[in-house]
Amino acid sequence: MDLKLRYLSTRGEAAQLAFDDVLLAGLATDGGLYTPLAYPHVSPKDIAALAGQSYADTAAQLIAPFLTEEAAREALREQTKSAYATFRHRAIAPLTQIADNLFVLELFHGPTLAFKDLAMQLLGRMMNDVLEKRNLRATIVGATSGDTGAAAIEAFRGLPRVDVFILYPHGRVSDVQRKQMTCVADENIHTIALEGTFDDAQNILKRLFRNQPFRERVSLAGVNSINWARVVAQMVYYFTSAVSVGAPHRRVSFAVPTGNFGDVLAGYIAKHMGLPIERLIVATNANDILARAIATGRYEPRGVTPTQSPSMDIQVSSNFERLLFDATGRDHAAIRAAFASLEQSGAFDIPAAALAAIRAEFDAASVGEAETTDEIARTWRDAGYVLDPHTATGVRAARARLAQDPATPVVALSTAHPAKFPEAIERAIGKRPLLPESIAARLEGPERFTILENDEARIASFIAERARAARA
Ligand SMILES: Cc1ncc(COP(=O)(O)O)c(C=O)c1O
Ligand SMILES: N[C@@H](CCOP(=O)(O)O)C(=O)O
Repeated sequence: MDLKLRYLSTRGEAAQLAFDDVLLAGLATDGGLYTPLAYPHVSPKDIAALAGQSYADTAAQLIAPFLTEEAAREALREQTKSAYATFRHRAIAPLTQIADNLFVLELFHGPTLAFKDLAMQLLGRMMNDVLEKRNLRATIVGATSGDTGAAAIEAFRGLPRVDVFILYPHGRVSDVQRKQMTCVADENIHTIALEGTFDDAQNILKRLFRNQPFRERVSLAGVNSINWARVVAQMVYYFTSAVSVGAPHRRVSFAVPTGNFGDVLAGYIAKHMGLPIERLIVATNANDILARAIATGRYEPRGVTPTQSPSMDIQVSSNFERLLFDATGRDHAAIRAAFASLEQSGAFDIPAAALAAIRAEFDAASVGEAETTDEIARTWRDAGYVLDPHTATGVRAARARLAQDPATPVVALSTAHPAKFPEAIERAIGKRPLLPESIAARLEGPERFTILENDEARIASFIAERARAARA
């Protein structure tokens, strides 16, 4: 076996693992997030050579250096080919220009109409192949504010080696998002409407990972962006879109609608692999913890406010831990101290040098409800283009960046199809966008879900019972 890149936990108290083990592990046993020992480098010549390649080939080429075992690298080209064959657009992630130097990167042409498909379709294939190779089963538990859950269900439904339990905040996702998760007949899919917020769901998920007996009993695995494979697969579209607007010969900025910080972290990884990114712009909605943290240096969650961009109604942004790890010079003790403080006193202060390092690469903006509606209306009026409300926060932040630096192109990530949020669109432009027919037809069956209270023990026993029954 040819062992290459390995992974360490941000908290430094868990074993270092190979990629395939990270794929199945989810959260590290010390509560930290796995991250590679180093980021592979891509030269300007190799970046230039990506022009004209298919998305699947580009993904295989860029992801391969992150894999540890030669056999996994060999399987990758087939996995990317099959994953991206499920998309409705030949380009997979096409770019549309909506103003001078302002581009929208459409990441919603996959089977569930959100950017999550770009990573989840591949992750599903990679995970299934490892489970088959090792003759194992897994219980996947995921927390969702609307889109990860649908993408995970689509990627794993019907697979005999996995049971999937998705926790979503009851009453806090759009009707389309809910039906994508609940109108599913496959018996290996279990959808739980949690009486709480996304943060409550993610908190329970992380506690389940830290419950070693439970973790072992059900063979717990995770497909949220705590799983490194999610982040690395999301890195690919930063390269494809930057090349389309002139990289490596031209620098590019990205505006990213942000909640759990996985997507913008993928941009940061692309930059550290060698992609010439000028600025990474974090766009939040009214749930502005990231904008506040970057402006003030204090990371302090507040209560979640429901907005028209519900997938970003998040206050505890999981992947910020990976950024902080790098920004502190990979100081495990600093990370442990920060997250102990968050648990005990509900906040932490970002060390000054780390804050300076973050500010050197990231801008952040919080975009309120009225501005979001105004941006959807403006882009429709000026460019005849319909933005979903999450994307609108990114486009608004991108316009602010262009006002300061009109010469550097900005790519705004379009993270969801507007038809997932028809009420918000109708409010802004007076008409409802239509779902693609093949998707609308799948939302008509009976809904299957269980409402559970926000209680870790109750959720754990529900999952353990159902997982046991599935294995009997
Ligand atoms: C449509 C949409 N936009 C933006 C985000 C935020 O992405 P991230 O959590 O990776 O920051 C999400 C949720 O992840 C989402 O579903
Ligand atoms: N917005 C997400 C929240 C979970 O994010 P993830 O990237 O960590 O899976 C969602 O739609 O569920």
